[in-house]
Amino acid sequence: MHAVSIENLLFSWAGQRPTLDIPGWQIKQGETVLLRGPSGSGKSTLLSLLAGINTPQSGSLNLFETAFSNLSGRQRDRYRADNIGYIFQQFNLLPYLSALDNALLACQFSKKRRQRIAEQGSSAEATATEMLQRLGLNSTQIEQPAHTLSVGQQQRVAAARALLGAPKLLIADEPTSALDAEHRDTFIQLLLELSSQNNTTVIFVTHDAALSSYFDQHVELNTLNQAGAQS
Ligand SMILES: Nc1ncnc2c1ncn2[C@@H]1O[C@H](COP(=O)(O)OP(=O)(O)OP(=O)(O)O)[C@@H](O)[C@H]1O
Repeated sequence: MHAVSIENLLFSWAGQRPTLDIPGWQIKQGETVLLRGPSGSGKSTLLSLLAGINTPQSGSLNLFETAFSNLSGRQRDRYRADNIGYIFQQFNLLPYLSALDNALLACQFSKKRRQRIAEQGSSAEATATEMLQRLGLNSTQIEQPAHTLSVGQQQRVAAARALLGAPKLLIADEPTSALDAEHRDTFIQLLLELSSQNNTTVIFVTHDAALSSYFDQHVELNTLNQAGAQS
C-alpha cells in the first residue's frame, strides 16, 4: 500500500505563482523519507498539504488510499488527529503542562489512538511514560513543566506526543536543527526505531545531508517540484 500518493498536484499561496507543481510522488507504507531543499523551496508548504492544513488547488493527494485532499476540513482534522503525528520545528509544547501531559495531548483528541494503545493491553499514561523513559527522560523530568526542560528534552517530548497511539504517518519538520551532531544522531535513531515498531511511515525534513544514511528514500524537493525547477 502507498502511504502517500500524489498526482498532478498544484498549490499556490494567494496571489502568488505556484509554489508546488508535482507531477507524481509515491511513498510506500513503512518507508522513511528524508526531504531536503533550499530555504523557500516549499518544504513546509508540502508538509502543510500532507497534514491537511492546506489543500491543493488541483490534482490529488491520497494518504493510505484515502482521497485526503477531497475530504472536508472537519474530516481532514479527524483523519489527522487519528493518523498523523507532527513534530514542529519549535516543538509547540504547552509550557506549563508536564512532559507527560504534553505527550498525552495527541491521545486526548483521538479515540482511535487510545484504542490502539488499549489493544496492546496498556493505558495512554503507561505507554507515554515508557516512551519518554526510552527517549531518555527520567521520572523527575517526566513530571516537570515543559518550559523547565532543555531543548533536547523538549524535542523528545514532542516526539513522544507525535508517536503516541501509533499514527500511520509521522511528519517531522527540521526537529534537529537545535541539536549538536551527537544528540541529533541518537535522537534520529530512536525516532526511527520507535516508528518502525508500529510500521509508521516517516517524512523528515532537514537541510542536513549528513542524515541521509538513516532513511530509505532521499528526496530533493526541486527534483519533484516543477515550480521549483522554473525559478
Ligand atoms: N502562509 C503563507 N502565506 C503566503 N506565502 C507563504 C506562506 N508560507 C510560505 N509561503 C511562501 O511559499 C514559498 C515556500 O515557502 P516554504 O516555507 O514552504 O519553504 P521551505 O522550503 O519550507 O523554507 P525553509 O527551509 O526556509 O523553512 C515561499 O515563497 C514563501 O514565501
